[in-house]
Amino acid sequence: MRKKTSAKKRSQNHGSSSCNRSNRSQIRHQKVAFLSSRFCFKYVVNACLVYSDPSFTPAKHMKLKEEDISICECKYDASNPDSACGESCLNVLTNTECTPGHCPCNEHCRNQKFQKCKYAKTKLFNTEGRGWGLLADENIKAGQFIIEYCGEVISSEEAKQRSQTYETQGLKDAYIISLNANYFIDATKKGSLARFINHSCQPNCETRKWTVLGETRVGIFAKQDIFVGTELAYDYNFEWYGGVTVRCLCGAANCSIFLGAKSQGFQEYNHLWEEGDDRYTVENIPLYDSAEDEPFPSTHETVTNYSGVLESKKGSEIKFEADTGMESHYSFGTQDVAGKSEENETNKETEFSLEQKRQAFSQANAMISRIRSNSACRNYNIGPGPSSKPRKSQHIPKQRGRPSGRKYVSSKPVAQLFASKEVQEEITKYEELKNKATSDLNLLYDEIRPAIEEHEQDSQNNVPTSIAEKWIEATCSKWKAELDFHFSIVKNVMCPKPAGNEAKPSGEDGKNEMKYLTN
Ligand SMILES: C[S@@+](CC[C@H](N)C(=O)[O-])C[C@H]1O[C@@H](n2cnc3c(N)ncnc32)[C@H](O)[C@@H]1O
Repeated sequence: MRKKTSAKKRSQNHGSSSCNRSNRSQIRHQKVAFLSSRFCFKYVVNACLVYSDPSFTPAKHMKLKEEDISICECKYDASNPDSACGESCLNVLTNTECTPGHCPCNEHCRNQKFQKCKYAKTKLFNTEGRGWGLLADENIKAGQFIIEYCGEVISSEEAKQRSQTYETQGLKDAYIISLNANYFIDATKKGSLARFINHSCQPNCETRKWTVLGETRVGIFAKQDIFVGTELAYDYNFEWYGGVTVRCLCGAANCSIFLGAKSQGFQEYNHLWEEGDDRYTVENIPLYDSAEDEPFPSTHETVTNYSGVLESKKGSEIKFEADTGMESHYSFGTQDVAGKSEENETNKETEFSLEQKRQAFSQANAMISRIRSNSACRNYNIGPGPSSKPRKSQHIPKQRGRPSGRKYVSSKPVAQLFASKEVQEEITKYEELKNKATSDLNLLYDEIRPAIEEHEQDSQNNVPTSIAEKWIEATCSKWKAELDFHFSIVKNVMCPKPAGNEAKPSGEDGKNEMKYLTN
């Protein structure tokens, strides 16, 4: 493959491509479908970038420089049409579309599907409980490009703001997907039919990123052969950042029960439940059901149930300190996490009217959810972890000031709970090592950030291997240090050392004097 300059920066902005005449009928078909949907769109676009809101400054289209154009080595053979940019085309192999005027196969090139809107035939239909869905209106082959996920390309800041606005407006469906570390595609107001594809925990489609005229674009591709009439679905990899929990109605045997249940935010907030653990039953979690209009808990009972979920966390024998950085406006739902008494909660209840509670719930839980494209995070998950400092470039917060639900272990008080000085020192030493590994990782992130950002199209997929290796090494070191730290605590709980004279058990009856970890 010839490429005039390979290491050049690529813009993340989306190119607005227009479909050729043969595709126009399909676009018209989409237009009809959109107008008949519950969100009445004025027009349909076939490129990811849409200009509509005057207050919105969209990313600008980039003009691909000559030296950045990737040129494949395919040769068109009239007796074998598959010879023109098929599976073995070097551009296809690197998820890059050929550039018109530069492909050796000229008009025979088959690797311009995004640009030419070579979509599969699809049809909107009304699902039961999941709103609109999209189905295959023809047989689709495994690996086939189905449709581009189009919408407004917005910054992560804008995405965060919009998510909150949509939540406040009572919009129930999420249409913002991540394009790369810095940009998102919002198909809430404008988009292609791809916006109607629902989530499944056992999907027949997947998202893939392609470079089209130097810009990253997201397409929906078939994971398997799909028969006409079958609903299309992909795994949203939904990131849950708080807010209303949406029950997944995909019906798959391996269903995760909630949208975003696999995401860190969800797991931290709701705590991971294990097999046989019935603390987090569906009845105890405030649910948004697509079929209902009211996305927030509307009755006192529901709110009380919500607290009940948290209450059920009481009573564990060993408790570590919970992070209590919470704000008062949502304290009614989080008092147990903060360790406040039930008496307090009752007093609070008299202070808040039900309506105020509803509002507080809404504010505190502003749904900042986004759908990650599957392929986006397949390779190196480079970025600060939950304990790292926030990245400047990615501003989607988890939950505003909400205690994350994660229990933080602070080694000082824990170490002091052990009677043995030797154990105290051991635990303190491991915590220092853990802190150092965490800080090394943060420093490394700052160091490699420019390199990541140079690969603007996707910080996770396209960083050089050397950087990824550094990152993996530092992450492993941090994990090991964390493990050592926690192990030092667990080990000394399980096999306590006696206090005072380290060699001999102390106390009259020979029992060790280790203090048990309580509150
Ligand atoms: C990208 S939209 C999909 C189209 C949507 N059904 C509509 O009517 O516009 C995503 C939203 O659809 C709903 N949804 C998608 N998959 C779902 C599922 N498996 N179970 C429940 N709701 C689902 C959720 O409300 C989600 O936020």
